[in-house]
Amino acid sequence: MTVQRRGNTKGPDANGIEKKIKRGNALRQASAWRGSRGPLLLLLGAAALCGAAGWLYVSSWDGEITETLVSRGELVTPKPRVYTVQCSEDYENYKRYPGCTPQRCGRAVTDSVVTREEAQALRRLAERGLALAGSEGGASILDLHSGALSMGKQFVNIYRYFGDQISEVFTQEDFQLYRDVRGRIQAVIAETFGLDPSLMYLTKPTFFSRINSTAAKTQHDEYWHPHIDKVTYGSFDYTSLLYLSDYGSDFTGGRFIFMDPNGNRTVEPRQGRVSFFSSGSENLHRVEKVTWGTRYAITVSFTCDPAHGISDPDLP
Ligand SMILES: O=C(O)CCC(=O)C(=O)O
Ligand SMILES: [Fe+2]
Repeated sequence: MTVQRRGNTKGPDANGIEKKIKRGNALRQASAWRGSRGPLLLLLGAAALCGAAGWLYVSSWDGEITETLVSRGELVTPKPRVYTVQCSEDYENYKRYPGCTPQRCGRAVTDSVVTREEAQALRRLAERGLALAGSEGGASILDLHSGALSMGKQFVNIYRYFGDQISEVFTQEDFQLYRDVRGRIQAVIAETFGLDPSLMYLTKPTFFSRINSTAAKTQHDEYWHPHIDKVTYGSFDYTSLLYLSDYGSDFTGGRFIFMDPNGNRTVEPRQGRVSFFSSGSENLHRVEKVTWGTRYAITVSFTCDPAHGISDPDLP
């Protein structure tokens, strides 16, 4: 995973402001016995207000949140909300697949592809699967394709580790729902970016994630680093995220952040919300640290290269 840490540009320091306020108080006391202090007080008040407003403005540039693309409370329906960005040159280093390779790049969010009930059923599936084990740190994954499940500081293969018992945890209906949802996400990505959906292939890793505020124990728990999916995962051309819980009520922190050169743009998770984007460096991103509660999501990824395609998961 590429880690690109951002410098923190601090606004004028609080000590400076405190000193100004103290100086203001001293001046006010000194003028108390001289009378006619009204205009001076007004001037000082206005200066303090301007200082505070300036500090707030500058501190909003410090690499933290600058714009919310979609908040938890709004409902993006029936059409996805689309933000176009210029494609990076990343795709030029790979074979081109007409009808699939990104020519239009960007990001989009929709709340009308997966219902909240479907997202709730998928969340239950994730809860059942992850209850079998889970990471000691704050981030656990369950990959139904490879069978990878976080356990302590490492991973096990659920299909090997739990054998036939796995059919007591997941049903055929669970896998059917997963396939349906995957198909609908593929269709909306194709429609939004003008692709032929039959030329897009599911690729790995495609996984459920469960994140809480427990301190990281290994690098696998460090989900918050800025990264580019195409660099991190190689085969990705389009990434989608299906959120299974709500920002603000199921968890705090945990917003998705696009890190653009001119500021950050966030998507607030909402149960059933699908966010998708082209996977190159035009969409550098990170997940804010979860500060309370539990955040569930699924990362569903697509490639244009049939050699990197995988089939839908199924019970063994
Ligand atoms: O869960 C999310 O919102 C983003 C996860 C992510 O960036 C990834 O899986 O590559
Ligand atoms: Fe990512």
